[in-house]
Amino acid sequence: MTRKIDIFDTTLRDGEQSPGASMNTEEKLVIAQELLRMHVDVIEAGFPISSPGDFRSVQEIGRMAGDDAVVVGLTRAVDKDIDRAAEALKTAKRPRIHTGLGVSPQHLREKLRITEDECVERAIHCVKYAKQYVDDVEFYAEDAGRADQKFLERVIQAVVNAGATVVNIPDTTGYQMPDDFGRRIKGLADNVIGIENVKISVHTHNDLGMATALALAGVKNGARQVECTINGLGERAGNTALEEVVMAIRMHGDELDAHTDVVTTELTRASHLVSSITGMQVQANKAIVGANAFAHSSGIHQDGVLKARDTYEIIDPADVGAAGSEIVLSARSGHAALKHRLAELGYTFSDKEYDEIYQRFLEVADQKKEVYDEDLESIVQERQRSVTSVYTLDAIQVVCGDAAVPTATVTISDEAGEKHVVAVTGTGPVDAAYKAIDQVVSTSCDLQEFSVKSITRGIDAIGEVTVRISAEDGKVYTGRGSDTDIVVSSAKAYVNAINRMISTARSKAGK
Ligand SMILES: CC(=O)SCCNC(=O)CCNC(=O)[C@H](O)C(C)(C)COP(=O)(O)OP(=O)(O)OC[C@H]1O[C@@H](n2cnc3c(N)ncnc32)[C@H](O)[C@@H]1OP(=O)(O)O
Ligand SMILES: CC(C)C(=O)C(=O)O
Repeated sequence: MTRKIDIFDTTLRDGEQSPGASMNTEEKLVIAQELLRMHVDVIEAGFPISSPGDFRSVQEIGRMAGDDAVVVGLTRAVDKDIDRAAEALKTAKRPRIHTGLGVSPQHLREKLRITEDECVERAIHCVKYAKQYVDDVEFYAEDAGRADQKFLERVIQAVVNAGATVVNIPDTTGYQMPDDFGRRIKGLADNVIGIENVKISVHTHNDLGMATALALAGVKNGARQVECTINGLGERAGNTALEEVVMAIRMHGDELDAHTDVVTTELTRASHLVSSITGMQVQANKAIVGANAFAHSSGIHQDGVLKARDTYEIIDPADVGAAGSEIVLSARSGHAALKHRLAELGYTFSDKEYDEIYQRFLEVADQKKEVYDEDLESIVQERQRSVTSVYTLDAIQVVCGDAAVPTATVTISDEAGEKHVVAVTGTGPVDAAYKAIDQVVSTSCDLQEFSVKSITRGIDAIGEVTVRISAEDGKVYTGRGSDTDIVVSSAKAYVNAINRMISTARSKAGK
């Protein structure tokens, strides 16, 4: 059996230190619930002395976690901070006080303005002081990554002797190289007497983009706890991303002699939750949880993945709770991907027809970043017959606002060239527009989905609306419209979907 590595989540403490990511107690509780569902071992819930809100967060998460996780309050090596953390954790079933101070020359000289001897004295004092309140005391040696190794070993020996249960070795400034950091951890494991009875923890930052590599180097060299955050949130460039470290340990567990108890199928959900609560977007190419983590858009990769997923994917998307591998059609796609997508849409063709469709597809793809299903549908329909729009939206005018009854006036031409002008009220401008269009068209459908996204930047962005409607036979049709005015985009998308529905019905009926 490999070593169990405790996952110490600090999204609610260090993660929240990301500029712009602050959370209130209620939001922290929602995230804490997800962390419990994910079976993290330790939740750092906040810094109780920093504000009444953070005090309450630590208190309530401590209550909520029960026996399911250790709950931690952070402090400086200052008595009043420790008193406040102890107070916040009074009702927690598994409380831990996390206390400590800087140990690098920069922190001693510039920030704390104390000598090495004073630092050791304060380290011993803060651990002993916290031990009056709780058995489980974690000591952090802030900026250990830039500390003198001999001095670091002296401090850690002192706090182990003073009763610390966990010793946290942070690379606070993300300065280290993984091999050096690994040697640092090994040095402590080899030289500090009694450290085998204490857990070594690593807490690494991403200033050089190496936070996860540093954490894993720590694990390889004896650390039994990793401090990390969902989506890698944290001070400056962030902390080790929980999802990365958990999946790397899962993938290389034998080599690292390590495993975690994290329920990996919760990783994507946790990422989305944290992103939506903090407003911090996850970059599309973020490992494990980014929107592109399992997306393939170039022909050679698509062909490989379609033959066997593991040609280009080392993780099964289902293992991290992601929707699945995605084939994104673009001008770099080849025949295999196009054929696959058309088959998924229910189309099969002869090789010659595929070749012709592929040439048309490339023309369209060169004009667009991504070729969507509805573009494919339109390419195919173009071939099958000349698609004439049954209805054309000539104009739309709306009246709306909080002092007006939302009203839309639409002008629509039918295929005979007759113009229809209809004005209808609704609950909002889009509802009114759709009701007006419904009055003109000679068919009925249900609106299933409506979404709008900005496809360019700035206040003059083009808004692209996608709608999905279902016909009476249950078949679903997609329509798309774009304009700088999203009411106009909405009406265009709806008319586009209706035209597709009618055209398909006619072609089925052989008209
Ligand atoms: C690496 C990390 O992520 S550490 C965690 C960072 N988190 C936070 O800072 C939490 C939010 N902070 C706060 O709410 C406030 O800064 C408080 C309540 C902690 C302190 O507030 P203030 O008393 O107003 O102090 P202020 O923030 O101005 O300065 C920090 C003081 O703590 C000292 N200090 C910093 N770290 C430590 C430490 N670990 N142990 C002891 N003293 C420390 C500094 O030297 C400075 O002391 P000085 O005023 O004597 O120079
Ligand atoms: C408080 C400590 C653990 C910290 O956040 C750091 O050193 O980065």
